Amino acid sequence: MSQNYVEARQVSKRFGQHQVLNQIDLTLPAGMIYGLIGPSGAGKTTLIKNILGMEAVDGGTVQVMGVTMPNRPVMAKIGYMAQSDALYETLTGRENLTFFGQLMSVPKAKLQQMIAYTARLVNLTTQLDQRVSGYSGGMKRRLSLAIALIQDPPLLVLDEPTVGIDPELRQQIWAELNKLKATGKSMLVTTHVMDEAERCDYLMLIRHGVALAQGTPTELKRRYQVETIEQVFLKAGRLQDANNGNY
Ligand SMILES: Nc1ncnc2c1ncn2[C@@H]1O[C@H](COP(=O)(O)OP(=O)(O)OP(=O)(O)O)[C@@H](O)[C@H]1O
Repeated sequence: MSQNYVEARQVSKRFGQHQVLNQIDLTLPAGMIYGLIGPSGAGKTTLIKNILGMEAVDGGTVQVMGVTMPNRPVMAKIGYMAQSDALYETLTGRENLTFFGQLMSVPKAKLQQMIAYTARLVNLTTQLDQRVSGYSGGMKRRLSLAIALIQDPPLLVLDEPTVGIDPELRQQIWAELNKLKATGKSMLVTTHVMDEAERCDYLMLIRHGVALAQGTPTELKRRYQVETIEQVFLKAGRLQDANNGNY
């Protein structure tokens, strides 16, 4: 597919007097892990919601797979993992996966296969028949990730996917995200964790609703002449403050 999965142009959003996003450009081609990094309140979730069509933009345009959002058929091609888990607590993990799989019209035979695959991926196979109300926070996060993957979507939008997940499983999940990428899928991932930022193919550093810098992790470190993405962020943030007169 030559078409980009996501093309956001000059996206702006305000809530009342608060300008939450300011002329953001984002292009996500096939086969890429795109990281959105920035502090709490920077506007990452709002940008994701604008891309998914869950919130209307005030300025600019968003297209997903060449279609202006919101669009139901395109929504079905996106695996979305929100920041807060939306799970049925009284159902088991398997019942949740079955429910969301059916909602996404996954064929019956494939659904069993996808439940087994996604549960294995997030290391929940042995707890799959327990009620979600008894799951820990990390287990709920992992089940949400499995649900995002249940319809085998070409595009995944993952808002803080590894919060509450221990380092070993986090490594496994990143390894799997890379495998999914190798099959041509793309991922838009938000994170606060700087070592996760280093694992992305391309990054947008976002602060006060402005894209501070965009590029591959290597390009960004070279451009700012620093060793880590965290240092890129600090340096770019200081430049933003200086330009805004906030010394
Ligand atoms: N529906 C809303 N109404 C009013 N203000 C909102 C709304 N949604 C978000 N905001 C504000 O917009 C700003 C950006 O929020 P957003 O959730 O996009 O940030 P974020 O970068 O995702 O932060 P975090 O990492 O904590 O999730 C915040 O100041 C938030 O309070």
